[in-house]
Amino acid sequence: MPPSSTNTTTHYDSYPPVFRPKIASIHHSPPTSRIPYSDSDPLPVIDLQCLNKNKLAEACRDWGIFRLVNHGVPTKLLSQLHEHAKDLFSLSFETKQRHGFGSPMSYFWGTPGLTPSGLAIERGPNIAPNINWVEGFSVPLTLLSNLLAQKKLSHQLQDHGDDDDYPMLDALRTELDEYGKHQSRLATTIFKAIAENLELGRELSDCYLSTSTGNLRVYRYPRCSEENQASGIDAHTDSSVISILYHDEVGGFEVYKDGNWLPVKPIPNTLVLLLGDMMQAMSNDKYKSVKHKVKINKYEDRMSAGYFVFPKENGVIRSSNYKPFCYAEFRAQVQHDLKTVGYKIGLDHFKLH
Ligand SMILES: O=C(O)CCC(=O)C(=O)O
Ligand SMILES: [Fe+2]
Repeated sequence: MPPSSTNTTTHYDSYPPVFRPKIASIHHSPPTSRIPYSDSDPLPVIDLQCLNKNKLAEACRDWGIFRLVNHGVPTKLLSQLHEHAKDLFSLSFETKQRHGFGSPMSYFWGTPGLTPSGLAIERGPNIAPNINWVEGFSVPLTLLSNLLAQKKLSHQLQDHGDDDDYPMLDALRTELDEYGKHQSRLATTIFKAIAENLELGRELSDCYLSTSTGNLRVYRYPRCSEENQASGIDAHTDSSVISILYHDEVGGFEVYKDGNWLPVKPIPNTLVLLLGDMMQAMSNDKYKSVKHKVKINKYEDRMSAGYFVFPKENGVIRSSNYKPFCYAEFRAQVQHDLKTVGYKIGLDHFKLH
């Protein structure tokens, strides 16, 4: 539903100023504003209740992306998370920026390129600014769990600590923690099956996926009247081992497959799993780190959540196509590239031939 005219101003107050439309260009949603997707779902489907390892190997080799069904994340948790995140995004931009949602959650906008502490990576003086039409918050899951444990303890000790300015934050934090635990379970289960398919062995598997690195990002892509002149998130591959995405019903996510951009239709109660650069390296290019992007919508804000999990910081990844490297080096290189050339070069830096 489009916001009413009084709400419109309030709603747009929640956007970073660059994203606020001029009143003349505000578009109200016509009945058929949704992207027309074909009925059939092109993505391979992996059923977590009866995990077929051959099908999984095929999906990893041919696609690097698949849809997860029967994943066991409660529908109610997904809808609560969605609603509370939406409430948080609807606070004024100034509030979001000032408050930052309180440690360990950090607010960002205009770029998905962040430092480990959740700040936007600054570009060098010769790099043209490239604003992505997105805002979000980033949540390191281990820090969040520790914070909730501490809060519980101080509550038991009758020390209520600092009261949060926003009561909805408490509910959201608990949901994010629960959602994060489900994501960690899903990534561990899928990774175990992949590691068996790749015959990685116990020691390498332990080093190649470290759930303590798990990070959540919740995104809002504000509607934009010039939908073809801005990008939600530009084409990229993820640096992770595994990424797991939750998509709302608006649509706009696309994946690069056999020379074409393929729109991925949002299907309720399913999740989308992507393989990242670290998986490509540890599988010695057998599996793909898949390129993807997000388009924005003229009439509706889009929301999504991504879970990203990495290898142990200093665990060495060895394969015959790449020189040995650890994730900490890879991340530093990506940050350096964003600053100096303006985009991520990624695995090519580490490729041997
Ligand atoms: O919002 C989405 O669906 C995708 C986000 C994404 O690609 C990313 O965070 O790396
Ligand atoms: Fe991504």
